[in-house]
Amino acid sequence: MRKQIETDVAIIGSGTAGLAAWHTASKQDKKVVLIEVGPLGTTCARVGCMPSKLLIAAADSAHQVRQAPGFGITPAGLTIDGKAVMKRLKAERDRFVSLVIESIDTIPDASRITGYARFKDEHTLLVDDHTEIKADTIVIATGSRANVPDDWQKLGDRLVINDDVFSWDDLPKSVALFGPGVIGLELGQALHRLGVKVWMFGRGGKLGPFSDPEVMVYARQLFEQEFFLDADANVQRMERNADQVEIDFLDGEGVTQRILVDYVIAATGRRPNVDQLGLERLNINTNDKGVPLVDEATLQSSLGHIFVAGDASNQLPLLHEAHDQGRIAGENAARFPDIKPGLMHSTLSIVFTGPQIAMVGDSYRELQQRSKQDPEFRVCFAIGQVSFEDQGRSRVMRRNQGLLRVYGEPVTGRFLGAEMIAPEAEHLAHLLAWAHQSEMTVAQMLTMPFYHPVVEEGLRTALRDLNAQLELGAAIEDHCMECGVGD
Ligand SMILES: Cc1cc2nc3c(=O)[nH]c(=O)nc-3n(C[C@H](O)[C@H](O)[C@H](O)COP(=O)(O)OP(=O)(O)OC[C@H]3O[C@@H](n4cnc5c(N)ncnc54)[C@H](O)[C@@H]3O)c2cc1C
Ligand SMILES: NC(=O)c1ccc[n+]([C@@H]2O[C@H](COP(=O)([O-])OP(=O)(O)OC[C@H]3O[C@@H](n4cnc5c(N)ncnc54)[C@H](O)[C@@H]3O)[C@@H](O)[C@H]2O)c1
Repeated sequence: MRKQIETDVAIIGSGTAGLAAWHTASKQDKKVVLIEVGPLGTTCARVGCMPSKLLIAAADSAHQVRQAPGFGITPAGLTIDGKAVMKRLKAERDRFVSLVIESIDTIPDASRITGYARFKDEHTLLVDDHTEIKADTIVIATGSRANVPDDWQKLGDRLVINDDVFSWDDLPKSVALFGPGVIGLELGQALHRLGVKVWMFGRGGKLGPFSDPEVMVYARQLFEQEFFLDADANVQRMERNADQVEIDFLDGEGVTQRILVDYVIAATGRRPNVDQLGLERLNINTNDKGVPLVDEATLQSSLGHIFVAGDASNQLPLLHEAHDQGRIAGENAARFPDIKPGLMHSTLSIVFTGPQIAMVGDSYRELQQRSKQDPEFRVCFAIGQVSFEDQGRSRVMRRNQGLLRVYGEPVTGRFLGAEMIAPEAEHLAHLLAWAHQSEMTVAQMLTMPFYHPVVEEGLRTALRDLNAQLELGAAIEDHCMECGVGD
């Protein structure tokens, strides 16, 4: 006999989006239940943002030591103790996870249901086979999972994804990493800097999150100098060989190369966890991949009482987006049918490679598409840029690699977006995102204070260039030496 529950709001998934939805909905004097199949602790803390940044922090440390001779400082030697690296990573990761679990434990037991939820009908959820929940409104916050080609399963335990990397007790000697996207670049470069031999293979030349071809090419050349990277690889064979994997691929000269690696890491993209929810039993509009379509401002699906938040919504699979979307979906599920749009932030995404990568506001691709489709949008957008190779503070720190391209709207002079690989990109990107959300013009941004000598002076150079391209300011002919040598 199944347990029967009636509730105002049911939330599927207690990750970042689901927890935000629960906290927001339950403040509205409604009965809310949260269903989680486990494990607890959120993707971000367990196998995502936090352990990846812990691995990168260790790799950065090794990188700094290798860079020291450039300053005239020669360390006695560099030893990387893989077991110690992984021990620290796991200890800190476990601490972050335990903080999340402590927070989940504040949710009353009666509101928490353990098991896998799927739709029986538009208002009824079955949790495993033990509970049936009737809910007025439902939030799907089921996250995403690694998308690995089926035929790679033949590699058995030599095939790993990010989750597995963070459970290693020691670093391997070699890996072949497929997918130089966001996860692949972060993990691959970190492993390389920690002394692991890395071969990175991509498809179609795509790299990271970039859509601006100039920034993408610049970045690709930088990474190619550091480790083996073929962003448009021709892999001919991949077979397990005892405890290793043998891979044949064509090199740049068209010659077959054979490598043996300890692991194959699949970083070939992620897919929303919506395919086993029983959505086919509902009359809900989905895209061609079966992901429910939602209004981006309210997160409401075509079935008004169902909302989708976080990675499950397949919009921007980022932590702050999952949190914001969870809050909006949770509030609207509790207020239904009196729903309202939530505050939408300007797009901001940061990749923690060295140099860092960042995307702000409208991407180059979006602007190009809009130029083609919208006659109201002035034919094209203007581009300003700066190379960090000669930028004052970046040279001081011997981190003078990078290219930043900023986009602006002709006539209005409004700042539209940026793509970059640059030193301190995480900070440059925040300044730009704040300016974008405030709908500032490039000229207004140039009236803001810039200290000296800082990396932000490079940003000022790009903005001055953009202002000139918008025909709203003078072209940059000389660097402004009387302002200091920061530009
Ligand atoms: C390696 C890696 C690094 C990342 N680094 C960053 C970063 O630096 N910065 C950043 O902004 N983002 C980063 N991200 C992305 C970020 O982690 C995600 O966008 C975010 O965690 C998504 O949160 P969520 O709530 O949508 O999903 P999740 O946290 O995955 O929560 C979904 C929950 O739903 C549960 N669930 C699923 N289906 C069911 C069901 N049918 N019934 C019951 N429960 C179910 C799952 O068990 C899970 O607990 C990274 C991701 C990865 C993989
Ligand atoms: N720092 C961060 O904020 C951060 C870090 C990690 C992940 N994330 C989030 O997670 C999302 C997913 O990241 P991801 O790296 O899994 O996806 P992605 O889409 O960024 O990268 C997947 C890559 O795999 C390549 N690929 C696909 N199939 C392939 C194959 N068979 N062989 C070789 N290459 C193949 C694709 O061309 C692409 O370059 C990101 O979009 C991001 O939102 C964010």
